Amino acid sequence: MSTSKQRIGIVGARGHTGAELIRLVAAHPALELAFVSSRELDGQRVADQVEGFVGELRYVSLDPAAVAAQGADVVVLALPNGKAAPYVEAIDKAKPETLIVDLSADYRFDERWYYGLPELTRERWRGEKRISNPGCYATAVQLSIAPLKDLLAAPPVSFGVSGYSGAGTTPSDRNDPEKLRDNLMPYSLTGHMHEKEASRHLGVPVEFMPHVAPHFRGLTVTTNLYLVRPIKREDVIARFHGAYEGEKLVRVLDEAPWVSQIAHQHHVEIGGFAVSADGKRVVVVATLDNLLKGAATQAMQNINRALGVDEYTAIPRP
Ligand SMILES: NC(=O)C1=CN([C@@H]2O[C@H](COP(=O)(O)OP(=O)(O)OC[C@H]3O[C@@H](n4cnc5c(N)ncnc54)[C@H](OP(=O)(O)O)[C@@H]3O)[C@@H](O)[C@H]2O)C=CC1
Ligand SMILES: CC(=O)N[C@@H](CCC(=O)OP(=O)(O)O)C(=O)O
Repeated sequence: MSTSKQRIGIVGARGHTGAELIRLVAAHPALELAFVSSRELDGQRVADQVEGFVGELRYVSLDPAAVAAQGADVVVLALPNGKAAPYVEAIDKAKPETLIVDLSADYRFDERWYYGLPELTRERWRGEKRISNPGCYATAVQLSIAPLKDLLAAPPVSFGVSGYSGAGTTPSDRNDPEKLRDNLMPYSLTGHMHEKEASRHLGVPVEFMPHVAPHFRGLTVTTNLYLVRPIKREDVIARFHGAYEGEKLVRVLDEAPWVSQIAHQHHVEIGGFAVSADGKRVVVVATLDNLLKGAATQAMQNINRALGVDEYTAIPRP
């Protein structure tokens, strides 16, 4: 990497994940913000919208051709699902060597894109400049199952509860604080995108049941795993420690983690490890901040690796 800063643009910068990325980039020694795009906030100062941001940068409203014309070195797409393609096509034409990181689900099943869940897929990166960032629940589900994958007797079942920032800013029941008050809202109980995503990238079928809760950020996933042979609790814990040894953004705990402890944290916590009396059923609990390890922090890990700088540059450690 050259010593000059790389210019990065964020499309969908008004959103929850876009705002987190702005904060991470602002603290990054090798990146400078080239543009932040939002239709609704066009012309407004970023410092007035993103707490902690200092400077005169303003949002601009850029269509795909205008994004490509900026000639940024890195473009992050933080758009709702189904909106990325015109931006990718325009950049492919104008400056194909641009690093594109897409936060949506649009390329998670596309073989031409690297699926960037570093703790599980780091070795599979072959220099691709097209990186698909995993889903928030899918990250927690995969990290909870991977160390026991070879022992599964049946598809693991994951029960997920997310804060409502997971549902983005487009108004819906799932981000309506009134409808969520004193409530737990089940949705997409079979066939959720992250069920397909986790199954595809783990290489084993996974069943997933998501819910939204009244808190804003942070998710918890409780996974039930039936095993082909009995296992002792200490051996389960040893497998998780072995799998994530040296991982700076994974904390393996004895106790089941609480979602209230993970908001604004950049890592994932995995613990609980309850084992049934016959040793053939294990329950694992994982928590992460859906906007950070579930989105912006993971994107930053992927960007750092692609730029050739330390993977954890600008990411606060637990
Ligand atoms: N929230 C989360 O926990 C996670 C989200 N993701 C994924 O990241 C992406 C962004 O999520 P999130 O930040 O929550 O989303 P938000 O709904 O909060 O933000 C969406 C952004 O996209 C812009 N936008 C909306 N529609 C369009 C459009 N048709 N064309 C151009 N821009 C548009 C909006 O700005 P404006 O309207 O001003 O242009 C806004 O900046 C999504 O794909 C989501 O699935 C992934 C992991 C976790
Ligand atoms: C609470 C809530 O609605 N959460 C979102 C997941 C957020 C996420 O990771 O989204 P993508 O896979 O779309 O990128 C959902 O279930 O669709």
